[in-house]
Amino acid sequence: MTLLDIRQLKKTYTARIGAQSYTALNNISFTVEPGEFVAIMGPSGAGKSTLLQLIATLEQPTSGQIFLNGDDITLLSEMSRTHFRRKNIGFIYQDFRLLDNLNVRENIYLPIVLNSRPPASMKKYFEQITTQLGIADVLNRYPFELSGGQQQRVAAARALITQPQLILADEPTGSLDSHTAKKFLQLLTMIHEQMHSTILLVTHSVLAASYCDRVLFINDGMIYTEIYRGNSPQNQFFNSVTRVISALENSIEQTREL
Ligand SMILES: Nc1ncnc2c1ncn2[C@@H]1O[C@H](COP(=O)(O)OP(=O)(O)OP(=O)(O)O)[C@@H](O)[C@H]1O
Repeated sequence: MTLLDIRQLKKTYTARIGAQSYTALNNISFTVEPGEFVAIMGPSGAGKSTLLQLIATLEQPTSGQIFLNGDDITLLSEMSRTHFRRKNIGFIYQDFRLLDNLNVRENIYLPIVLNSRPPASMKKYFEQITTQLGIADVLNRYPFELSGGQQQRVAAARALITQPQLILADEPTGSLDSHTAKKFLQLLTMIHEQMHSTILLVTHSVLAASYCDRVLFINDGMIYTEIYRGNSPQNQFFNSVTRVISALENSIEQTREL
């Protein structure tokens, strides 16, 4: 069964008095199968983060539907949305968003506590993911005592601890240096392969996109095109992604010249 089914999704931000309203997403439709690792790319302002926010139910669409496992999540009430998010979505942000007054262990267990479940119920899984993510030896430290790469791995563990149906990552390597970014992408790939997680990754990085099974390109709130990796090696897929980005940039240039 298809995990995520996005149908004719539109988001218009309503303007404050005197300003114009802005359509960030314009009738987007696509599906994601369970276990897929999908990158979402496109120029700044294309609507990528808006798309993740809508899927996470952090924003409500102007029109259209989002089905997760066959249920239309745009129909959820505000209270049900919070519950839905905690149960089904793991979100990884560019700026980590760890809580400074909680240590690493407490940060990772936080979604479990918010779900009113005893942390002990996830002890085994906690040990597995913190070991796999290489943060088992920093569990008693506070976020400010960690490097950027370590903080991002803690954020990944926090997103994974509830075993969500869907992991949404918005520019997770954006604040990491290239070496740490590469290591983090290898970790995401491992999570994807070993835990069969479904991941949607918004990124400006061709390297990050080249780790994925598919890249969905968005421009002006619409789908420009999508490409599948298939069996091609990563460097070949990297070149394919680069070619689509050049074509997209050219078409934007031509539109500007008209
Ligand atoms: N809360 C908001 N109110 C009004 N306009 C918004 C709001 N959030 C986003 N927008 C506008 O919607 C458009 C899409 O924004 P979005 O953040 O989704 O783009 P993006 O593709 O993620 O960009 P970037 O790559 O720069 O992060 C932009 O023009 C942005 O200014």
